[in-house]
Parts: sequence; structure tokens; C-alpha cells
Amino acid sequence: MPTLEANTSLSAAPATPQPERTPDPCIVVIFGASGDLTKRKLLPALYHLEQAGLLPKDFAVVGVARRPLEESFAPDMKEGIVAGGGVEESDPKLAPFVDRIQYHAMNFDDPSGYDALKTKLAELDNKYNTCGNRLFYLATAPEYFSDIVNYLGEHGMAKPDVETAPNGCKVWVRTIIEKPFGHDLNSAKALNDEVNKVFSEDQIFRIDHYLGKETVQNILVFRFANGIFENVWNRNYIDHVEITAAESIGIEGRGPFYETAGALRDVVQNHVMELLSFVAMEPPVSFEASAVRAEKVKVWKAITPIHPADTVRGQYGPGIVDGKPVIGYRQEDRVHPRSQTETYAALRLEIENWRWAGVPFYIRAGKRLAKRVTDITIQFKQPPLLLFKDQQGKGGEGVKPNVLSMRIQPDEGITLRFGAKIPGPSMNIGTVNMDFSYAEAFGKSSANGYERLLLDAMLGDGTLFAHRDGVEATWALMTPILEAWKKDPVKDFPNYAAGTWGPSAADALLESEGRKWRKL
Ligand SMILES: NC(=O)C1=CN([C@@H]2O[C@H](COP(=O)(O)OP(=O)(O)OC[C@H]3O[C@@H](n4cnc5c(N)ncnc54)[C@H](OP(=O)(O)O)[C@@H]3O)[C@@H](O)[C@H]2O)C=CC1
Ligand SMILES: O=C1O[C@H](COP(=O)(O)O)[C@@H](O)[C@H](O)[C@H]1O
Repeated sequence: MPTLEANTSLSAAPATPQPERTPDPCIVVIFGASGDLTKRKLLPALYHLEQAGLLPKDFAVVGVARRPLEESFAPDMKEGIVAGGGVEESDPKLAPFVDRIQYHAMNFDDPSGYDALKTKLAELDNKYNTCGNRLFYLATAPEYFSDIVNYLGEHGMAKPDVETAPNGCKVWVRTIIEKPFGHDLNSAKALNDEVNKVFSEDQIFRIDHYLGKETVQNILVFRFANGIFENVWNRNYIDHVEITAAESIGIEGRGPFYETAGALRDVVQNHVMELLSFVAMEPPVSFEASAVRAEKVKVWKAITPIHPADTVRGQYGPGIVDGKPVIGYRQEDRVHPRSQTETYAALRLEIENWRWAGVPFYIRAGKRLAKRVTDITIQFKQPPLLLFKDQQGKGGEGVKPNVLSMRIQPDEGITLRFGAKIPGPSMNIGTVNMDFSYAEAFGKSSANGYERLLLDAMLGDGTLFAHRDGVEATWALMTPILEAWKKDPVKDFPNYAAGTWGPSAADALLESEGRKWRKL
């Protein structure tokens, strides 16, 4: 398809760090520090902040987990930072950063471990001048969230000891809580109640790493910093919206976790619902946390209950991914051989408000699909007078609806598809693209989404974090689906081969309305 290049003068504007946003001195305490997330994402993200000069000078990291890893933890994290991309072993900032990585072995359900941790943090405050400021990151399995929070409260670690440190800085304690935040509406409410007993809402940062992705934040910039798009961003001009979160990887050894989760809980309730809220929300009155969160919650609350007939479940069987044979979900390690867990979910939903009434939103998310791609497709309505309708099949493609594609990953960018006259004596129409590529305009970024969110939490800015109301609103949408699915076991699992685009029922969901998933 021909491509019209976007204005390349953009390449003159490199991504600029914002050094004025350097946080107060602090210690980041990571519970679950020997886990996959810490090594692959969190430490590389913290180091990227250090490289960009965005960490405070007085700073330390304390990893907390069960095994005695005092000797190996810091070198292991160094390995993760280097493997995470874009960092050389010889990078001059690396060794001093690794020197500030500490480890504390304890069992999360052993109260004495918290006393020892408290003492250790106080010692580190003296050593590193970190003023008593703490960011507790709960990177653990969700069953530990409420225990850790309660023990922090009982051991006097959830509130600052003093309001102001000797150097005059205001002392703060905050917590980042990983997903999944609950496994249905009731458990999410119960967890919110537990956490709110110990921490006030402004101390709590419920993380969804999709909100840290540049391309996700750019949805808001695209919509609200550009006058031309917002005018057509409504039911008068938009035919339907598709959101795809496709992964080619499987469950990567996370069998026990995934068996209790499934695609709806793992990805749709959080990442996909966040994407949907950014696409559908009204302009907030400001870019303040409370204003943005309020508009997102309004969107979720305006979604009409999703009928089970508008949902599709899938589970992958053996297949070929990237040219290599892979096993099916039921053959994965620690997965039940007759598992009913869905590795794919598709939904059709409607948002009943002034802007969106009657516009279907189609959502799909799954593992072991044909490729890794997260995309939002906005398909516009055809013009009312199809002046060129007779040109179809006369050497051109004929009139096709305009499509705006927001590519969240991996090939980050935005494409607008439109019809153009094919040069020649007839009015033949071809489809062309106007294309914006992040990498071409701003250079390739190694950021993984956690950088921005860790920085914001250290700064106390909750705009890109989930709020209690939001978490409960999205669970309120998902819980009836989960209950309906539980009552109605699937007989034909596995119903898609690894490396394909999911079950055929997901195609039927759109075909019954005369539509098709856009080919990605
Ligand atoms: N991995 C990922 O890509 C993503 C993960 N997440 C979320 O992040 C969280 C962590 O995930 P992940 O890193 O994969 O988890 P892992 O299973 O890899 O790590 C679990 C960690 O918890 C520690 N741990 C478990 N039980 C105890 C205990 N009783 N006492 C002390 N430490 C304990 C383990 O320590 P030890 O090794 O010493 O037993 C280990 O450090 C989860 O909530 C997950 O949903 C979210 C998005 C992506
Ligand atoms: O939270 C999760 O997200 C990842 C996908 O994240 P991405 O940044 O690679 O798109 C998913 O693989 C994992 O199952 C889920 O827990």
C-alpha cells in the first residue's frame, strides 16, 4: 500500500527528559525482589531513570524476598539491567548504581522480618541520606498484598515517623501495588478496604504498566492536543472501534498464576479497559489525577452490561509460532490437562452516552496468537454520498472507509488510511496511508513503561495509576462474564491453534454485524 510520509521535521525534536521532575531522596523497597518482574522490568527501569538523571542523588533500592540472596542479589540485578537492553557493562553510572542495591531476606508472613526490615531501612537512611522516604513496591503474588500491607501498618512503617526530615524535606511513605488487584468485584472491594485501612488513597499507586507506555499516553495527546481529530471522535463519524492486545508468547512458565487468571482477568480487566477509557473518555478539565480518573470511571460506568452472547472464549492448542512448533495450553507446566482457563477473550460492548451510543467496541486479547501487536483501530463511517461507488473493480480498490490505527506496540505509531485518486485518465481510487512512526520521529526508546510510573510514584503523581473507583468499575463489568463462563464450561477447548488469530467464533462476533477484524 502506498504511504505518504508524515512530516519528518518531527525528527528534529528528540524525546527530552524532564530534569525538573527529580524526586525527593528515597528508598525503593521491592517485595518479591527475586521474581521475574523485578529483574526483567523494575531494576532496568530504575536504571534508565538513573541514566536520564531523573533519580535523586540520595537513593537506594532494597529487594525483599524469601531466599537468602544477600551475596547474589545485586550482581543478578546488574545482569538484568544489562540484558534489559541499551546498557553496557562498562556504563560508568552502572557500578555506583548497583552499589546502592541491598537485599533483605524474610518471609512475608513472618512479623519479625518486618522489625528487622524497619531497622535496616533506618540504617540505610543514615548511610544514604534518604530522609525516611519510602516507596514500597508490592511485586508479589496477589495473595500476599493484604498481609504485607497489614504488617507494614502494624510495624509502624505505613506512615512517616516524622513529618519533616532534619534537612527540611517533607517525609512520605507510598506503596505501589501490582496487578491483578482482586480477582472479581468482591475481592477487589475487600482488598481496597484492607489497603485503605492502612494507607490513605493518596499513598496508594495501583499500577497498570500500560499506562506507562508512551503510545498509551499519546492517545490523550493525539485526542486533546489536536483540534482536528476531536471533532470527528464520536458516533456521528465513527462506525466502530477495535482494540487488539495480541501476544505470540504463551504463559512463560506462569502456569499456577495463569490457571487462576485467564485472559479476561490478566489483560482485559486492566490493560484493555485502560486503553478503552483513553479512547472513549471526555476531555478532563485538567491533567490532574482526580480529573483524569473521574472521566475514565464515567466511561466504564456507561458501558452497558456485557451479554455472554457478546463474548468469546478461546484456548490455544499446539501449533506453530515464529516457524517453531509449540505445545498447547493444556500441555504447559502445572496446567490442568482439562483446564477450562481461557487464553483468549473477545467482547463486543457499547458505551451508552452522548458521544458513543450505538458505536460497537470490539475487543480481543490472547496468548499464542499469530503475532505480538497491540492496536486500536477506529473505523470511520463512509461519506453520505458515495460519489465514486461505481469505480469499484474498475482498476482501483473503490471507496473504503477511513481507518485510524493507533499502534501501541511493537511498531509504535499512528496510521490514517484514506482513498486517493490513482494517476491516470479514470477516477480510480486506491488506498494510501499517512503514517507516523515513533522510532522515525523520536528515535527508538528502551523504556518499558515502568520508568514513567516509578518516577511518578516517587513524585507522588497518581494521574497514571488506577484509583479505587476505577478498579471496582472494571471488575463490575468483568465479574458477570466470569460468572456466566464458570456456569457454562466450554466443550471444544482447545479451540484455536497456537500461531493463529484465535477461535473462529471471534470472527463470527463481527461478521454477524457485517464487519471484520482489521488484518494486523
Ligand atoms: N512478570 C511479569 O512480567 C509481570 C508480573 N506482574 C505482577 O507482578 C507480581 C510479581 O510477578 P513475578 O515477578 O512474575 O512473580 P514471581 O513468581 O516471579 O516472584 C515472586 C516473588 O515473591 C517472593 N515470595 C513468594 N512467596 C514469598 C514469601 N512467603 N515470603 C517472601 N517472599 C516470597 C519470591 O521470593 P523467593 O524467590 O525467595 O521465593 C519472589 O521474589 C505479580 O502480582 C504479577 O501478577 C504484572 C505484570 C507483568
Ligand atoms: O500484565 C501482563 O502483561 C503482559 C503483557 O505486557 P506487554 O507490556 O508485554 O504487552 C502479559 O504478557 C502478562 O501475561 C500480563 O500479566
